Amino acid sequence: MQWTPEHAQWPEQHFDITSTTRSPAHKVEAYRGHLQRTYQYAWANDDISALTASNLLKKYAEKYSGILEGPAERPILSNYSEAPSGLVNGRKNESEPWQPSLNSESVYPMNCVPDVITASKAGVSAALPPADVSASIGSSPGVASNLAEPSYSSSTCGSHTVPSLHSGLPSQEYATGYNGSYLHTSYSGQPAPALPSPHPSPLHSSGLLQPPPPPPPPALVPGYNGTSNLSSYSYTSASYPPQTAVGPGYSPGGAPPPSAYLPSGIPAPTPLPPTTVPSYSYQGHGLTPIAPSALTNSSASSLKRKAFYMAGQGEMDSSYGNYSYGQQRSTQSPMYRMPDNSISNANRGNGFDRSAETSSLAFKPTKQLMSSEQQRKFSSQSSRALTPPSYSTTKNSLGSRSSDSFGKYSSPVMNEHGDEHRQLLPHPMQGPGLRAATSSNHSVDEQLKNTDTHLIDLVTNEIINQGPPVDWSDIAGLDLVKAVIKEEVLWPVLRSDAFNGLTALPRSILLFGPRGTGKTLMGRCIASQLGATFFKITGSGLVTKWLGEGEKIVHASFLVARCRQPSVIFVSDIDMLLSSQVSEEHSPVSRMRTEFLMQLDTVLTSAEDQIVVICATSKPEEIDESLRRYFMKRLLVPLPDSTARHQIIVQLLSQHNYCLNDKEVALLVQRTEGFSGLDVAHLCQEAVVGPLHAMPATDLSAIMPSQLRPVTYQDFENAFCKIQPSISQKELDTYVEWNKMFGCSQ
Ligand SMILES: Nc1ncnc2c1ncn2[C@@H]1O[C@H](COP(=O)(O)OP(=O)(O)OP(=O)(O)O)[C@@H](O)[C@H]1O
Repeated sequence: MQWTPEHAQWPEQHFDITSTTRSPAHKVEAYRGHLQRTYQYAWANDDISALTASNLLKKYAEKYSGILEGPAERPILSNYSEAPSGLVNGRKNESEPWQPSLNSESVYPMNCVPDVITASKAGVSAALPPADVSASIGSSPGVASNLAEPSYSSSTCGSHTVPSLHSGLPSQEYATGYNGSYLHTSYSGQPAPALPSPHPSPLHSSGLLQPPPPPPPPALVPGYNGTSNLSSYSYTSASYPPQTAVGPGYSPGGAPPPSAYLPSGIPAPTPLPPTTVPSYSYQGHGLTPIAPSALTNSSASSLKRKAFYMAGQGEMDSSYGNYSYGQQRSTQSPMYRMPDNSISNANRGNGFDRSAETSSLAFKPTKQLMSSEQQRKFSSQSSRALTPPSYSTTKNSLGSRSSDSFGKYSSPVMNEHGDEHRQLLPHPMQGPGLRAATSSNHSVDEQLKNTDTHLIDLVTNEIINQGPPVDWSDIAGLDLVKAVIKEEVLWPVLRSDAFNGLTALPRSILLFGPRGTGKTLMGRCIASQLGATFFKITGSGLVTKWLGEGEKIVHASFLVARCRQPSVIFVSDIDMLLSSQVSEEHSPVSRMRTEFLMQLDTVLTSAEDQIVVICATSKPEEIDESLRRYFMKRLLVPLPDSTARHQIIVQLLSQHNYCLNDKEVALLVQRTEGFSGLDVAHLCQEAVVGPLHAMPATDLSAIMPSQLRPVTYQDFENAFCKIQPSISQKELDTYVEWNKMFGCSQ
């Protein structure tokens, strides 16, 4: 339909021109002048006169009485797209009850409807993606087609108001010649005399009405400048309930609704903010409908953040956020578990809850049991010649890699007899706790193939630590630590069936204590008991020897560990990585730390991985306090007590020819008070070479061991002159204090 000068009369006839009120939008003089010049009705109030409304109602009531009086249903807006009947719904008065559904039989036969629907579909399809049929809500392609102006194609009109508000399609009209910085996308940048109200009545939508009263000029919303951002906001309408309550003529800036089809005097419905912002992909279940507001980039992202936290992620420990992992955190993260109320009492660390004395209580029976058991074992073995575990690293056969060497990384879980290391183990991991390799093995293999072979070689040769298995009896003393580890680390892994329901199986342990007290020995023993591959990473090595590629080495180590499950990854001097003094964000150490924590988090949250991470430190106080909670068990490995020192001395001397009576041995035990296990070992080492001092240097290479005199107490006396305890009382006090605050054993 062409716009003719007669149309200029139309507003005067139909609008309540006696009104003196003007919408705020009309206060923009320039724009008003433009409208006045163009359409001559911009001064009119938004309301139509009561007479006009009454006439309109009467007219269409008569004409479409079949709809108004029949058992017509009000279509649910979300069903708008389901059937053409939805488009031909009659508009009823607010006070009239809506019928539950539209019955096609009762509809007054309207021959024009198919045409209108066809036109509607054409209009919609031209402007909207076919899939997003719901976006047709509120659009009025039919009207548009009827009111086609030279400057407005029907499709443009049909897509004009709605897509920007409902479907998220950018308002293409704004692309040219429109400065939409202050207008909501639901408004055209052009005067809209021929445009439908943003929410025309269904009759409008169906095209059954004559050209509707022109809506007011675009509401100018001072200060509103989020137009473009809104259109780029990627909401998914499916995440929200269909918009059913957008007030007619909703104006985001608060402009009065153009109650185009309400008689004057009937208050226009209060405009409600739209319940949807189109194409936002966030899962907004239960979220309050978001009214379109000025969305700058920052506000858009803050909205996303808000949704993120509302979805529960916000409960995440704030310190966690310091590490941008770039991966989704699950609720299994230690960040959630370590606040300890989700952990069984037995697992509870008193680092967070002083009531954890119960945890130590829980171990007492076992402790006593284990103590006597270990004592018996150790005593029975002390009579035989015991070689201290050899810690020399055996080069792995995978040291030289060929193109097919990846195959050798097949999980021991799958290939128990193919791994030499496992054949040496006294208790190869078996039973229900040992799950079959899963599909994740394939992805690990894939990752392995994509990893630098040099790194794999390095891990194989320098990180994987193979040696003779270590038994519990090889470790003197430390009964409480052993008991805790057995009960809370080994048993859950070996017999996971018995621990079902315990979500927080401790697979990350921090062993802290003086140097040389057997922390590494403990790690090796755990690996032996699990029949696991033992990886030993030294924190000091990472930050010195491998500083440049430490991050990659950490990554590769965990990767290989996943491939060679079950695995025990032992990281000594962990304080070097987790120190609170590592502040530079992009320093190599910081990157290593991030990588390590990321890998650790993955291990802790994986239900499939058979990996235990054991970290050790002699400076626990240097670990960043926000990272302590990564360790589900923080166990003090103390200096050996007298019993343990006795065991160590006897065990070491048993490999040599010595002549010491019980009294002298007891004296040695007494004099080594304050010695670490390593100090004791050094003392014994120094003493056993005493007989060599009496030999002429020329004979040293030729003399047979049996020709040497036995080691005497005097040799120890001489050794005491050289070997002193390496730990000061002050340091010991520090461990005790730290253990009281954060340790899991007393
Ligand atoms: N409890 C112990 N039983 C038997 N030997 C021990 C014990 N503690 C220490 N040793 C001896 O000390 C040596 C060093 O032990 P280990 O490397 O496990 O100590 P560590 O606590 O890991 O030291 P660091 O903190 O320096 O890494 C062992 O090889 C062993 O000979």
